Amino acid sequence: MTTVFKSPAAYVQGRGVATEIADHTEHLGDTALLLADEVVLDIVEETIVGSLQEAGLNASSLEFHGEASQQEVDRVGDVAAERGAEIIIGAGGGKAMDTAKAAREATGGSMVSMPTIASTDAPTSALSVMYSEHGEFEEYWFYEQHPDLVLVDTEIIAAAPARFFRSGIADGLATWFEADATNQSHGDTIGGGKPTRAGHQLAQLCYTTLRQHGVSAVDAVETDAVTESVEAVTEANTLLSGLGFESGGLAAAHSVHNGLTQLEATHDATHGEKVNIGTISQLVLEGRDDEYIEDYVQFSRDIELPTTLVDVGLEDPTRDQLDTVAEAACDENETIHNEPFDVTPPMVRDAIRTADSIGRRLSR
Ligand SMILES: NC(=O)c1ccc[n+]([C@@H]2O[C@H](COP(=O)([O-])OP(=O)(O)OC[C@H]3O[C@@H](n4cnc5c(N)ncnc54)[C@H](O)[C@@H]3O)[C@@H](O)[C@H]2O)c1
Ligand SMILES: [Zn+2]
Repeated sequence: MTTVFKSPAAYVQGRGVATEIADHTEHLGDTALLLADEVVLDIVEETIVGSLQEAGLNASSLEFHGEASQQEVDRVGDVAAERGAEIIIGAGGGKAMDTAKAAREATGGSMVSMPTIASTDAPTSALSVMYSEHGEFEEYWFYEQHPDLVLVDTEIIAAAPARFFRSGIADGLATWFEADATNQSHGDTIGGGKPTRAGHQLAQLCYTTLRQHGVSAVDAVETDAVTESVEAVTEANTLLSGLGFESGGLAAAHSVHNGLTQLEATHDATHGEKVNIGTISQLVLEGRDDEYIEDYVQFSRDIELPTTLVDVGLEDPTRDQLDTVAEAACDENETIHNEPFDVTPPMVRDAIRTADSIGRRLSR
């Protein structure tokens, strides 16, 4: 049995570290391309391009169009090649970083993840989640290389809308349940092997960190404050969750998320918000006891994460719609088959319906 643990080469986090980018990228190349959407360029362009130019690098930026799609990857790859970029910096949310990773795969060179929201665990992984131009999940693209650097400025993270921070907590909480299911089933991890003890333990540390610091960290971010709890949760959402899912394994929660993306009504909910419905569904699917599930749902409510289908845009889903979600969640390539028992679409549909019902009862 081969176990595999993989990670980015460097992780740097702290208040104001964006200004130090050149110190951490000097060895990676001389020409850098910053990829970020309009909102994020407004926040980081001056600091990042300015700091790199000051350090003698040739740096420029390119506006990201918002979707991690084949078309966008081709466009960014072409521009990176034209400009001779040796370093591609993806800044913003998961989609910008996933696109930057895919473009680097095409052009070679180095890749830097610079999350400006702690909304997902995308910054650390060696994969991209790919979508159609219309935002439906299509497939995972896997790479040999990880990001060379993950740079997280907690001042920027805390100043961003708290909704993203909450969403990242949901993505991080799921990591533990999914890594533990994969560990029990001796399933394959995303990294391509069996789970290491490191992957499993980091996933657990992610969960305990979020349960211990999540509520006050959200309180802090609501007022744009950086506290030790914000540092702890940012690290959990980004590094611990990233290493935990990639080297610990994914299971039902993310498959339910992927299934939910099939319904357009869910597209306004964030990745993490849909994942939270996936986590509660996974707990139901696994037959956890009432007290355990209710404790999780209550914690979700404490930090204002979705616990019902209405919360992720599904007002009154039909049985057919939920069957579509469940069928997609049970696709043969889905990680739901890392659960330590056989999973079928009717089981998943009924777990989602029950998760919703529990959420509705506890919100009365
Ligand atoms: N590759 C992986 O390992 C992995 C892991 C988890 C999630 N994902 C993917 O990541 C994507 C979800 O990422 P997301 O939730 O970050 O959404 P996203 O990438 O769509 O970004 C959300 C929005 O946040 C805005 N934004 C970014 N920084 C901001 C700031 N500081 N202030 C204000 N607004 C800011 C952006 O303009 C963008 O509109 C999904 O495609 C998901 O599948 C990938
Ligand atoms: Zn995720």
